[in-house]
Amino acid sequence: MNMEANRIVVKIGSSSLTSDTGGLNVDQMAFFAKELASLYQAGYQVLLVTSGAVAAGFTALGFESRPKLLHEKQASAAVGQALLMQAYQDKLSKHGIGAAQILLTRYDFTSRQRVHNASMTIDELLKRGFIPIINENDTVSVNELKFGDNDTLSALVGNLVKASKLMIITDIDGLYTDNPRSNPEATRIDRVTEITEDIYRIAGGSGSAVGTGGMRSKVEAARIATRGGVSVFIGRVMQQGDLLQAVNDHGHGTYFDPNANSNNLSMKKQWVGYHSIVHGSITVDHGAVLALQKGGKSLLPVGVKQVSGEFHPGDVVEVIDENEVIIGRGITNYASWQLQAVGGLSTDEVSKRIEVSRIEVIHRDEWVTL
Ligand SMILES: Nc1ncnc2c1ncn2[C@@H]1O[C@H](COP(=O)(O)OP(=O)(O)O)[C@@H](O)[C@H]1O
Ligand SMILES: N[C@@H](CCC(=O)OP(=O)(O)O)C(=O)O
Repeated sequence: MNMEANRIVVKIGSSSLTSDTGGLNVDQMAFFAKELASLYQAGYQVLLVTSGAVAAGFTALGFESRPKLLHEKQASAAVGQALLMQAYQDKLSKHGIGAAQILLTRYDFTSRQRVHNASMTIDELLKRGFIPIINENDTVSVNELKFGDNDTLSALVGNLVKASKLMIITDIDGLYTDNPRSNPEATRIDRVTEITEDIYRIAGGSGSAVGTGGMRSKVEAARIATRGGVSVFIGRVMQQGDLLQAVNDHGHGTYFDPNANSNNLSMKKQWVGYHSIVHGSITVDHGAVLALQKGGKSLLPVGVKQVSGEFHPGDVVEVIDENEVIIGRGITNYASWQLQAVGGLSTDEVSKRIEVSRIEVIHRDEWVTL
C-alpha cells in the first residue's frame, strides 16, 4: 500500500453530531471518535472533515433554532467551532490520538500556493500520527454559510490529499430513489457506477433541520471526488465497527465507483476544474463540444460562437454549449477581445489577423470536462 492508498477522508455532517435543537451530542462525538480510532488502528491515515460548528454554537448564543442571517450563523460558528474541537480533542485523546484543527475557505482553494501549503501541513500532521480535523472557516466564508458546502469541501480535500476513499457520513443510510422522509416507497441505491442527471434529480434539495447540504450536495461531492479517482461512500454509521466495515465495502449506504477515465486528475487540472476562479465564458458549437468532450481535442477558434466576460491569456474560463449547459473549464490562450474578433474563423484566418502565443483557444492539457 503506498501512502496515499492508505488515506481515508471521513466527512461527518451536522445532523450526526448535534441534536435538532442545536448543541453538541457528546455521546455521538465519543462514538465517532472511537470509529475514527478504529480506522487509525487498522493502519489508515485518517482525515476528518467535520460540520457542526453552527449547530453546536447557536443555542449557547441564545438562538432557539439554527439562525438564518449570515452574521448570526458566523457568530454561532465562532462559538461552536471551539466546542467542536474541544470535544474531538477530548474524545480522541482517550484513544491516544492527537487532533489538529484546519479551517479552510473556498477562496483558499483558488490559490495554488495556499493549496500547496495546506497539503504540506496535512502531510506533516499525518506523518506525526495526528488526525487533521477540517472545517470551513465559517466566520469569513460567505459561500459556505450560504450553501452549506462541507460536502464539497470533503471532496476537494479527498482530491487534494489523493485519498483512496471519501466516506460521507450522514443521518441516512445512503442515496434513495427519492427522499425517504417524504416517500416511504423509496428504495436505496447500493452502487452508482456513473453519476447521471437522473442521480442528481433523485438527490433533491436540502435535508435536515440542522444540516444544510442535503443529498444533492453529497452527490455533487461524490462527482468531484470520483472524477479525481477517489471512491465515495455516502451512508450511516450507527453501531460500533460500522465505519471500518463501510471502508471495507460492507457499509450501510451507497458506494460510488471512481471514474474510470479520471486517471487521477493532475493537481493542475484539479485546480482548473474545481478550485480556480472563472473569469468568463465561451459558447461553442456542437462540433467543438464533441471534440472537447469525446475526442480529447483542444478548442480551436473555429468552434467559438460567443464570448462573455473579460479575460486575459492564462485565465480560467467556462465553456458552455449552445443550450447554455456548462461542459467544462480550461485555461484560455486568448484575451476575450481577441476571441471576439476571431471566433468562428479558421486557423489560417486567425493567424493572419492576430498574434497569439498558441493557436488553440484552450489546449487539451489545460482542459477539464465537467
Ligand atoms: N434521494 C434521497 N436519498 C436520501 N436522502 C435524501 C434524498 N433526498 C433528500 N434527502 C435528505 O438528505 C438528508 C441528509 O442531508 P443533510 O441533512 O444535509 O445531512 P448532513 O448534515 O449529514 O450533511 C437526509 O436526511 C434526507 O432527508
Ligand atoms: N461549516 C458548517 C457546515 C454547515 C452544515 O450544516 O453542513 P452539513 O451538515 O455538512 O450539511 C458548520 O460547521 O456548521
